[in-house]
Amino acid sequence: MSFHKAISHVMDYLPKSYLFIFTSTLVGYQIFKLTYNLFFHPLRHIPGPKLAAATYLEEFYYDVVLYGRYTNRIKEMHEQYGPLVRISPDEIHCNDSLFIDEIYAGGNRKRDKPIHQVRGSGTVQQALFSTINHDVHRMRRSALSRFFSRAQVTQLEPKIHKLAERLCDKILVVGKKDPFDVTTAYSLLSSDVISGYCFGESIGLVAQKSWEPNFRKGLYALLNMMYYLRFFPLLRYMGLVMAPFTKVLSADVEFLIGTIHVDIKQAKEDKEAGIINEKTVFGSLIESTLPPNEKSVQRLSDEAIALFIAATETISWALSVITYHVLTRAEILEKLTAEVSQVVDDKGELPSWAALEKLPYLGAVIYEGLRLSYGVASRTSRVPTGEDLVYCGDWTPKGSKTSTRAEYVIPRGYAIGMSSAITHHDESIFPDSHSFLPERWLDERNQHRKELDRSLLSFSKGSRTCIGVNLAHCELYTLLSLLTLRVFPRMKVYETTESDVTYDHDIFNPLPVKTSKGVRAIIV
Ligand code: HEM
Repeated sequence: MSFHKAISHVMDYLPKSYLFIFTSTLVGYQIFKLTYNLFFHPLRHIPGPKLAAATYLEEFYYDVVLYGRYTNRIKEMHEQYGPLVRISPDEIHCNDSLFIDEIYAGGNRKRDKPIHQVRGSGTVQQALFSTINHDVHRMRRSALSRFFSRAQVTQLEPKIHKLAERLCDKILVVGKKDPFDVTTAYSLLSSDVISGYCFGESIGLVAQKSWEPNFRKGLYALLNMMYYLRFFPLLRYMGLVMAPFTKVLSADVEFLIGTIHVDIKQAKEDKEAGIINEKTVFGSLIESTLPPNEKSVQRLSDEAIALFIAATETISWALSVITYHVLTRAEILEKLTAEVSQVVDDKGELPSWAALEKLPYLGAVIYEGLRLSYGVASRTSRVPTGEDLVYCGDWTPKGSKTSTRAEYVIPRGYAIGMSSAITHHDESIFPDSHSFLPERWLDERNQHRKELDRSLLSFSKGSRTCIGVNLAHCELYTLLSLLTLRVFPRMKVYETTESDVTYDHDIFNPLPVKTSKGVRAIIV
């Protein structure tokens, strides 16, 4: 054989053998991983479907292919396998509310967030909400939390009240011309409140003539990427691949992110020019003792975008669910009106938020709205890093009459979580759970039933519980009272049915059926 022939023979042969070696290594590795996950993994004793224990394929199929439907599948798994199920190789899901305080613990009990979950937050990776490590989370949270204390929110109350009055005026005028989307209308208030507090001046969405522009499309454009980013985290860095996708979304996302970047840069420039905005969240964070890398424009922008996402759609969706039920059930509106009317003064002015919170029926309507709007509907998991958890509980398999004991040790370092869209339909705690029944929150003395609070996951629990719960309550109590007195008597739902407010699937936030056109109403 000539030298030339020998070389071309080797060249012909080499690539095939490389391909063979590469493919067989890959297949071998996958077989090794599957075997490990099923037979040697520290979570192998937790029940669940074998496919979910061995691979992420089941989660991928339900969340990416069917889009946001893994929560529904997890619910079925619990019926078959019990209160704890292994929903992916490294994650457990729980549907026993007696275990909430163990999973969502507070104090010194360390809880990381799982990386698989945090990858979904793509564009806001450095925000408090997306912080994986417990200690870094504590540092970021302590810098932010004082702004959202009850005392701070009480100082903000007059502004919230004024904006809520203006929004009612606007709904009464603009809503008379054409049917409108109530969630969009309510989101103008929550966007103005959070932007005003973060940067000193609200964006002025309530004051503009119509419902547009607003942040909702931008917000959903970001949320829509969540599952893709979870499974393909590199998409975050692949500008070219993402370009056609982001181009379609760019105007809406640009409005949200662009506005925030400008405001953060302004806050930093103000500091350099010696202007101190200590009364605003970001002015004050820039002045704080946080280390310099925590105050970069990128980190603070991530925080601001996350705050906008957290503080707008959650409140507007809760109020939309409430609005639908109040407008379609005359007896609820009647009771609510009677109770709120009693506390207005001679000039028709509302009392303070603190006084409104004492009204039992108003509170019951709000809590029922929070229950059926879920807050974050998808599971939000925690990773206990410093301790193993011990679970012990009873459950009754579907179709059986006898209960079974379930006992498991959950080794430290693995994710375990719950989903409000499942817990809020535990019939042993919330009977007839799919119905909107404010009375379930009241006892025989017409007082709030505190024991139900422990099963309400709308704001989550423990060290990573919602930081904005006071702000959310203040907005909900104030706006709902004003709507009841001023707007609801003239408002009718428009081509909206219960399916438009009923959970169907989720992208972090709960969503109704895909054909829904939203909760719409008109002023008559
Ligand atoms: C009805 C209104 C609201 C609901 C139902 C709600 C719900 C939640 C839930 C369930 C979480 C926990 C998420 C997780 O476990 O991963 C959370 C976290 C958070 N929420 Fe809210 N939220 C509301 C309003 C607000 C408001 C008004 C703000 C504004 C300050 C806010 C800011 C945050 C922040 C910063 C976090 C992250 C906290 C942390 O990781 O320490 N939320 N919220």
